[in-house]
Amino acid sequence: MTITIALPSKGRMKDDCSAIFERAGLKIYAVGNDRSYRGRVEGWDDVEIAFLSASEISRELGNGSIDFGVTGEDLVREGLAEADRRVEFCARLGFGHADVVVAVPEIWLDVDTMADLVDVAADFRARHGRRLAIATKYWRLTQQFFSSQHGIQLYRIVESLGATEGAPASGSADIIVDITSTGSTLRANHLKVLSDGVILRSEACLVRARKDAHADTPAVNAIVEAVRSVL
Ligand SMILES: Nc1ncnc2c1ncn2[C@@H]1O[C@H](COP(=O)(O)OP(=O)(O)OP(=O)(O)O)[C@@H](O)[C@H]1O
Ligand SMILES: O=P(O)(O)OC[C@H]1O[C@H](OP(=O)(O)OP(=O)(O)O)[C@H](O)[C@@H]1O
Repeated sequence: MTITIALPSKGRMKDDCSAIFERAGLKIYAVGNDRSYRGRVEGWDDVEIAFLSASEISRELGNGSIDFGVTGEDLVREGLAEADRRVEFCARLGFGHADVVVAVPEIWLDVDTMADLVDVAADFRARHGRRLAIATKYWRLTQQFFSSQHGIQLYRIVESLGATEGAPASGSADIIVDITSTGSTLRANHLKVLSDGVILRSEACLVRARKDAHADTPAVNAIVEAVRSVL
């Protein structure tokens, strides 16, 4: 079978990703011209490369139209229900680090932990006449963390399409769930991460879509071993 590997075509993960593949002996060249979204790997005739955005890669892993993808764990776990059943995280690549966190306004002096937030959420309707509003683009991870792990049911998710950290100040939400890497965006918006509010420590991963045919395809294992050998 032909194995398709999707790699980031742009953005913060692109360059680190090509460097790792090159070190692993998987030298990629574009098919057609430099702006082409297809590539091949020198010496690996049964492998083709698709260049997609990090979020598209998580979607294509879910629908099985690619065999491998390099993308952030956060995007895979947010994009796919039951991610571990549908994909395998084969290697953590050591770049693209970002934590998905719960952050609240710094002026909430009495709120430092998820247990404190459980109390806030329980009282919120009585005090404010509405449910606690959480701005996020990570609604699946938020629901799992709040409802399943912490038993918080009384909240409302406000879907954010960007600038999530601004939501508490603008009044569109009370708290946020978003990614942070250096922490400077949270600080600039006077938000603090709860001490046990890290939902996921994400980084770029080599991810395999689970397919029965992979068991009979030696190149699948060879790709994983080649990448692991340079980490
Ligand atoms: N400071 C950061 N800001 C945003 N994403 C980061 C950061 N650091 C690491 N990442 C990771 O990078 C990935 C997102 O990369 P990028 O923004 O390039 O992709 P994308 O969402 O496909 O791009 P676009 O939003 O332009 O379509 C996520 O897995 C995220 O966790
Ligand atoms: O902790 P920090 O280092 O401040 O990084 C975190 C911020 O970076 C990202 O936004 P970015 O402006 O990169 O744009 P994006 O949301 O389009 O990825 C992310 O959404 C956070 O807002």
